[in-house]
Amino acid sequence: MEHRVLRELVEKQELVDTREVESVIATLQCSGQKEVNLAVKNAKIAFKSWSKKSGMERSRVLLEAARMIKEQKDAIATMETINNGKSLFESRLDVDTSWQCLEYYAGLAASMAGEHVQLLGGSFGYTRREPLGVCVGIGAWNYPFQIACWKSAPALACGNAMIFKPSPFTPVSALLLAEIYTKAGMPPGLFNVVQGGAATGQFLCQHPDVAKVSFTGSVPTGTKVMEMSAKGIKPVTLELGGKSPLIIFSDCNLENAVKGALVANFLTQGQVCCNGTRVFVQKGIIDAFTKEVVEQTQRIKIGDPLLEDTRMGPLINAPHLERVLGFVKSAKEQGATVLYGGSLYVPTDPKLKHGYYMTPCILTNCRDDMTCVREEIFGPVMSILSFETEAEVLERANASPYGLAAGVFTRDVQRAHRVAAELQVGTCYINNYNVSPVELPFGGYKKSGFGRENGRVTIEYYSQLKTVYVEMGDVESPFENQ
Ligand SMILES: NC(=O)C1=CN([C@@H]2O[C@H](COP(=O)(O)OP(=O)(O)OC[C@H]3O[C@@H](n4cnc5c(N)ncnc54)[C@H](O)[C@@H]3O)[C@@H](O)[C@H]2O)C=CC1
Ligand SMILES: C[N+](C)(C)CCCC(=O)O
Repeated sequence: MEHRVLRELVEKQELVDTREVESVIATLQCSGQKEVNLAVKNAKIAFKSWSKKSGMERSRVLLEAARMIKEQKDAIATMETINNGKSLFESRLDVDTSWQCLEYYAGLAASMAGEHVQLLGGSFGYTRREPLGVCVGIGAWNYPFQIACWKSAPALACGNAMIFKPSPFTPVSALLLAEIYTKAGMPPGLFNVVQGGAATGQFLCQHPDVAKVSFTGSVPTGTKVMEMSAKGIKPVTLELGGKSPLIIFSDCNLENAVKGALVANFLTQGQVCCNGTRVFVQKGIIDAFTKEVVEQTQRIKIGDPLLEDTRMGPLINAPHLERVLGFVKSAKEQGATVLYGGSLYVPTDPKLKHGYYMTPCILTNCRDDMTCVREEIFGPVMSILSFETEAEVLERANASPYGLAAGVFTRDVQRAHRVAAELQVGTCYINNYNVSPVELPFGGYKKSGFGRENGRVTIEYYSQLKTVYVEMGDVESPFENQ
């Protein structure tokens, strides 16, 4: 069972089943203008029949797809780990939030409805919530399967078609989703995967028959996607980067705060957009907190991500590893103390010795003006900062161009909600971090983007509202009997 999907892909997609470090796992062709045009053409045809189905009918297909994902959980998770490098343990969690997303939007598909408004003289109006048409999803490499599901499930539930482009660093797992959708009963071409990098992404954003673009990635690329979409007056959803604050007050449950700080920094080797990398700790507990954080970080098992007990695999590629290590170097140069980690890691297993591993890093003596505190590192690097008062920490936490997420650990209920209200972010976690139930909207403030994924509200980002006026009397014309 475990490698059935992998084997199928080996046959169909020239995927090479090998676990050797630095070996090629797949050779896929980039889609050019011709392939993008073809995908859009087929998506338009599929859209015609899919958009005419009732919400209940669409719901059944999504539920079947969710069931198949659940059934193939281990195979998909294995593939995701080979695709991305994150531990199998985490890939399984990602597969769970993926099928849950399909189930959630299957549940909402039949509830898409407008309203009826009574008007003067018996006339009335009503609104219809209609799909947009062919939507494009462009994904980042850190949560490849999950991103494909988080974008496609609401889009398809609303009656749209979707063309999805995964990151060229992680091209494989979105193909599994396409296969599952087709087997579950979606018309061919309704969910189409095109492969490639910037050029393919541009063809998609610029295509006149594309109605909407939902993008997950960096701020500079998000800016380009928005510019291209603006030329075609296309709505966009932008899920961009972050430099999120995690605020730990001295009245917190310290054990939970320490666990929360690790979850906020080290999932997927720290390559998570909403990570709470600026860890503000109130002066009274900073020594106890730091000691415990270092102890727990030292215990994180780094190595072969396909092993059951591994919790940290390699980073995505060599240039990115170098970039992350560069941030640690500049932090030291700017006066921060590397309390633990932050260096290249060579696993004992000889087959992994060229892997892109590093030890998770704890930086202390950080100042707000340091590069490691201002810029998104997108790696396992936690910066610990000390604070004294609530007002002070709120000002410092909000002094960032980003606004994706934040966390607050405290036992004071009023303070927790006061702080949550003041933070300029799209998601605020109280006494936890990086939990992402699909029922809750997720997205950014400020330069972290706009639009939301997950939650009921996302239906609005994948549909448009039509108003229908119905006259029950006669037309009163100002041009009559002049
Ligand atoms: N807010 C969120 O939900 C998330 C945000 N991110 C952010 O993404 C970044 C890391 O991901 P990367 O894949 O390196 O980002 P990236 O911006 O380099 O690439 C993202 C996607 O855009 C495509 N692309 C590149 N140039 C394009 C262009 N000119 N037109 C259209 N598409 C283009 C890429 O091929 C890829 O599929 C980080 O900054 C991170 O914070 C990552 C995951 C989640
Ligand atoms: C699942 N979660 C909350 C850890 C991360 C989701 C956003 C991302 O793709 O980085």
